[in-house]
Amino acid sequence: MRYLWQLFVEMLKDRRQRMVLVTVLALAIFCAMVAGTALKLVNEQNDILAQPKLLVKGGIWHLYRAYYELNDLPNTLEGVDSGQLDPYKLSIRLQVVASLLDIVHSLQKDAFATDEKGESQRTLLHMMDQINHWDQQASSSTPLSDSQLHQLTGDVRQQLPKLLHDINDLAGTANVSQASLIDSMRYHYRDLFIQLAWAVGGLGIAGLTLVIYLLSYIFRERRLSDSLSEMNSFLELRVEERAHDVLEREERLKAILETSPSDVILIHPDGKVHFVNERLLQRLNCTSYQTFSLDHFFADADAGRTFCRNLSSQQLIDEVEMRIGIRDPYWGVVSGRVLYIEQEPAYLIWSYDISQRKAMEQELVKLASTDTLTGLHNHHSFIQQSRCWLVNSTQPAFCALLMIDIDHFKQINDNYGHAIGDQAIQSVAHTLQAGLRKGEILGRINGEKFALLMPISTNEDIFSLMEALRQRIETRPMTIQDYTLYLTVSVGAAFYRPSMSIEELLERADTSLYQAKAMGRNRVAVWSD
Ligand SMILES: Nc1nc2c(ncn2[C@@H]2O[C@H](COP(=O)(O)OP(=O)(O)OP(=O)(O)O)[C@@H](O)[C@H]2O)c(=O)[nH]1
Repeated sequence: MRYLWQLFVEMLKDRRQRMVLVTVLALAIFCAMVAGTALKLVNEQNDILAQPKLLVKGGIWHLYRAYYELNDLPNTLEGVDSGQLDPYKLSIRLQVVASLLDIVHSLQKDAFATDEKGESQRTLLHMMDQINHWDQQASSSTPLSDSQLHQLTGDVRQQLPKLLHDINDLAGTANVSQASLIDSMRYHYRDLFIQLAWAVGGLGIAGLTLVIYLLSYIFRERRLSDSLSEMNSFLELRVEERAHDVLEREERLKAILETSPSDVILIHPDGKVHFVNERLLQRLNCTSYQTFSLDHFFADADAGRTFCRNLSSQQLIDEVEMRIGIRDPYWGVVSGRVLYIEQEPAYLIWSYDISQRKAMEQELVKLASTDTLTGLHNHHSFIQQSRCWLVNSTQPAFCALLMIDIDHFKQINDNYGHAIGDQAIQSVAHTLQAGLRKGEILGRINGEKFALLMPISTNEDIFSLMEALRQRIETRPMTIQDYTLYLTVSVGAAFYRPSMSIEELLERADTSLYQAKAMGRNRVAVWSD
């Protein structure tokens, strides 16, 4: 019952179902009304057919009454004959019969419907004439004589059996007519009832069809709704699983990114940050990725802007060495790709720290360019540095290259040993280095020979400068271990001339040095063109 009520309430919610329901209800009400009306009609007609009214209507009752009146007439005739009854009593009885027959006459269409020839009617009229004639005689205003009276009663007595026989016949005919009428009415009502039954049955079938349709529609809809909700829950489960998978993958990816040696940034060109790994945030002193910007990342803002511009135009940049971070910048290798997130471009930038590698590189460069004994530029580095100075100098014409060689150094080695000799070289290098002026480049070319690139101004005298250098060595005896060494140097120099190579300059200075050596050592010589 509760289920049916729920079904009913659900049906009311749907417009289409509501309309079908209303139609079914209207049909049911209409069927009930038609069936009710038909039953009422049948009942009424049954009542009518069962009532004696029909007998009255058909004249049968009047004919039988007339028959009984006529049948009782002999007693009245005897009373009149014997003088016990007034002829007036006979007249009344005859009038009763006449009035009954008159009624039958008025009903003749119904009473004698089966008498197509009209014989019954003629018989009835004849009887009525006869009886009216007798009545007129019996009720005559002038009293009848005894003979007239006896003639009248004798005439009535004589005709009476025929009258009774005729009335009986008429009653039979009326009965047949009535039965036939009732039969035809019954047939009519039966036909009507059958038609009504067909109509009600048709309506019932239509209603039933609608109910079946409605129920099948509801059940189909329910089935659909059930399978839809089943599908929905299946999809929800799938979505949940996928979401879980995505989350897991995201977490995994995040873990990989966090543990990867590379730092990763995913950022929109307008600055909206999608992702920055924790280590980079900590390294750049950012509290969260929301406060992060590329200005925190690139130590050199201009270099950062150039990087982004190139990334936008080229879509990818591979391994560019850049300084990273503002507060404590470090060297990193930075790469970038342009990705598209929701159809919007985003920069994927990753970098790794190469501070150690850079330091090692610098160390290697330093080692490769430094003379290990003295810490000065070695031959190669001196050449490079000097060439660079000559190229970049605004006034390259005003410089000279000096070659400085320790005199008789072989004797130091021979007399004090190679180790003391090394220290002597270090000591000379230190003295030369201590006297360096701004912009001068000093290197150890080989053995006990040094080279000095010396920028000079126009009012300076190269000889004086060379002499001062020579004297600095000569006047500073060196104490090495227990020995005091008195060293001297010979110095050769050459001036730089435009378009001259550094090798050429070195060669000229070297030639000058050999001149100084040849002149007796502990002296200076300058190349003259
Ligand atoms: N201790 C030491 N000796 C070196 C080094 N390089 C070269 N020598 C020595 O320096 C000496 C150079 O000798 P020479 O070329 O004859 O020149 P010198 O004895 O200085 O004579 P002059 O230059 O002509 O005055 C050699 O005995 C080399 O073995 C070095 O790095 N350490």
